[in-house]
Formats: sequence, C-alpha cells, structure tokens
Amino acid sequence: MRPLLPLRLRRAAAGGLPRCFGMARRGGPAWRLSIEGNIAVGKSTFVRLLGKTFPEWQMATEPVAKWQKVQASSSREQTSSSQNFGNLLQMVYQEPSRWSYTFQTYSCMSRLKAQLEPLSEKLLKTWDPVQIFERSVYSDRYIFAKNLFELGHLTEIEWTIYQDLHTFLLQEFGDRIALHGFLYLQATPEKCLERLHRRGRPEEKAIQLEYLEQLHTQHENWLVKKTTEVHFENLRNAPVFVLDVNNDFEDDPAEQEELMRKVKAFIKTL
Ligand SMILES: Nc1ncnc2c1ncn2[C@@H]1O[C@H](COP(=O)(O)OP(=O)(O)OP(=O)(O)O)[C@@H](O)[C@H]1O
Ligand SMILES: Nc1nc(=O)c2ncn([C@H]3C[C@H](O)[C@@H](CO)O3)c2[nH]1
Repeated sequence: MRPLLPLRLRRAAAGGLPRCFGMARRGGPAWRLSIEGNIAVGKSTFVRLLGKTFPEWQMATEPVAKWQKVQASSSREQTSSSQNFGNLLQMVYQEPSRWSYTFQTYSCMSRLKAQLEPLSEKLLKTWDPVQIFERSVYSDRYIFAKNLFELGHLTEIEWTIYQDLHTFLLQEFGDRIALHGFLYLQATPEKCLERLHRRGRPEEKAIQLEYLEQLHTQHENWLVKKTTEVHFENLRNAPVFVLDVNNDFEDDPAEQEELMRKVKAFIKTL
C-alpha cells in the first residue's frame, strides 16, 4: 500500500484549497462522497433529492440498467445493433454460485469507471464542487463480495482473485478514485424489504429478509462498528455520516429539508 498524504493535504497538493482555510473556491478538486446502504433503503430516491436541492452537484447513479443488459464496450467497433448478452442481475439472483464472481468483477469495474469520471463542465464552474456516487468500489468488496464469499457463493480461489484484483486496481488508480466521506443511509432490514416489495423490481422477487439482514450487518460492521478489516489507509480514516431513513421522507418536505441540512453540515466538517 502506497503511503498517502492526509486528505486535506492531498487536496491542497492537487491545486485546491482545503476547507480548513475557510475559503470557498470555483473548480478545483471536488468533495467526493459515496451514498451507502442496504438494498431498497432509498439511495436512488435520496440521490434524486440531492440533485433537486443542489442542481450544481454531479451525481453518479448505480448502473443497474447496464447489469440488466450486458453489452460489449462501446469503445470497440460497433455494429448498429449492439448485442445483448443477458441480464446479469437476474442471473446472479437465480444462480449465485455460478454468477457471483462474474457479477462482482463487472460491478467493480463499473464502479471504478464511475469514480474515474472527470468533473463535468458545469461542476468546474461551481463554487465548492461536490460529486456524489451511489455506492462505491468499497461497498462492492466490503459489503457484497464479502457477503457472497461468507455465504459460499464465491469460492476461496474466486474471493482471493477478486481481492487481489481489487487491491491492485485501487492502488494503481490511487487518489484519482479517492473518496472524502460516506453517507450511510440506515434503516431496518424489515423497512428495506417493505420498500423492495413496493418497488417490485422483477429480479429481486425472491429476496428474503435474511439476505437483507446479512447485508445490514455487513454495513454496520464496515461503517459503524468498524470491525470489517479494510485494506486501504484512506478508507480507514474516511468520515462516515449515518442518516436514519426509516421515516418516509418522500412526501415530507420538512423531513427532506432536515436531511439536506444534515448533508451540508457534514460536508462542512470535511
Ligand atoms: N424514505 C422513504 N420512505 C418511503 N419510501 C421510500 C423512501 N425512500 C425510498 N422509498 C421507496 O422505496 C423504494 C426503493 O427506493 P430506491 O430505489 O431509492 O432504493 P435504493 O436504495 O436505490 O435501491 P437499490 O439498493 O436497489 O439500488 C422505491 O419505491 C422508493 O420510492
Ligand atoms: N451481488 C451483488 N453485488 C453487488 O456488488 C451489488 N450491487 C448492487 N447489487 C444489487 C442489489 C440490488 O438488487 C441491485 C441494485 O442495487 O443490484 C449487487 N448485487
């Protein structure tokens, strides 16, 4: 693991003034935050709310549609009708032991690409730019892949190769994919199951409460209790802000305002 400068100094070295100097600035390195949380806890809904409240921020949503319709990369020569290789999300839920390694490799790659996206023109003109990611290369490993290994859906050799690849890629990309903090949307597994049923995504029909309980425990161990062994120094020190989203905020402007106020206050502490 390469030694990393503390985040504030890295931002300063990259050309932006760290917040501790108390000055807002245009362009420069953005604050980069990931929204984490259980399946159907409300991350996409929350990201939409952030987008409405802070239209100048840049949002990277989880590329679920890409997982539902895997296609060859567009950088290769394209025919007019891109070939669809199948619904990997459905495949991993139907046959987890067969498809977990494939899924985690693909999801990790898509998250890596998202975290490498350059700042948009709009963000470059913004004072104190903020980039929001829906999940991250870290939840890929420390929530999903870890859980699938513990369930026996990833074999020892698959888990070893996945971790080796993950560590290698993250070290190679270094600061380009670094995050400054995490917003953990927390709700009970029962609440998530209720929302999952209400949303009715066909691939998720067979998900049981037990799976959401396992993922809840993985989130708590990584982000709250900090008992999950992580392999990146900057991740160990990254601030985590926990937001209780058990309440229905979708139709409650006062609750929405309070949540947005808390996010802003958290960013001020970074
Ligand atoms: N605070 C909330 N109160 C009530 N319903 C909510 C709340 N947040 C989200 N929902 C509803 O719950 C369902 C799941 O929300 P959403 O799709 O945002 O979850 P998600 O965390 O992004 O899911 P995934 O983990 O699959 O990406 C949606 O039907 C949404 O309308
Ligand atoms: N196996 C597995 N690994 C992941 O890294 C991962 N990330 C998300 N998901 C599932 C949860 C929702 O059903 C759906 C949308 O979040 O995709 C994952 N499944």
